[in-house]
Amino acid sequence: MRWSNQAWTNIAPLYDHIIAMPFIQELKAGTLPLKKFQFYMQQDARYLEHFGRVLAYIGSKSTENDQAIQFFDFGKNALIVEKALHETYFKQFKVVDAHEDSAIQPICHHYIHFLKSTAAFEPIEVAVAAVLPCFWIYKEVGDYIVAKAQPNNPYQAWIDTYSGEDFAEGVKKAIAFADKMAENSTEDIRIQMWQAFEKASQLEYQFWDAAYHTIRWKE
Ligand SMILES: Cc1ncc(CO)c(N)n1
Repeated sequence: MRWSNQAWTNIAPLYDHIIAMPFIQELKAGTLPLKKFQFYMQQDARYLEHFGRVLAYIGSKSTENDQAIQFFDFGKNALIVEKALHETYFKQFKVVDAHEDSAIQPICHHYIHFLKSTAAFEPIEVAVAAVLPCFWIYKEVGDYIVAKAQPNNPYQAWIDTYSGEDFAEGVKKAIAFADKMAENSTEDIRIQMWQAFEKASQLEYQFWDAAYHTIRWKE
């Protein structure tokens, strides 16, 4: 079995919980309260600027040039999506961009720093596994929502970002890199990769949950 098949099997129950969570169900129905989506947008913009740098860092640590180019590209795309959030969605959804409002809140903070410390201190295979749920879960959730979305969903344009062909292509490539690295690695590293993949998947869940409950630092 490929490393990625086992990785997805490990998180399948968690993925079912993600699909069932109110944030995803209400996003799909178009009934998600604007305030929750605004909080999510603010946090996701901050997430993406760090995520993009983590991807570029993985690129710089890649020994194969093809892999380096691909991860630089992933990093660049994350920052392009971040720019689109500001130029389009922040305006469309009236997201406040003042510094005190867009401060990085606890779950986003933890996710960013989990990725950064994994990239800095763990083997590169483990770092690649840690960033993989960011691609894969978004693709699956995007496809799920698009298949079931209600007409005139106010969030449709944003949903389309993650269900398109371009994003799907990137996800396939990211999975293929993880599989190739796992294959050329040891069982010990493969286990660490599964653990990192599972932790990042839990953080994807928590990220949406935090947006739904607008979880902020205590005053
Ligand atoms: C938290 C999070 N994970 C993954 C993605 C997709 O890259 C995103 N935009 N935000």
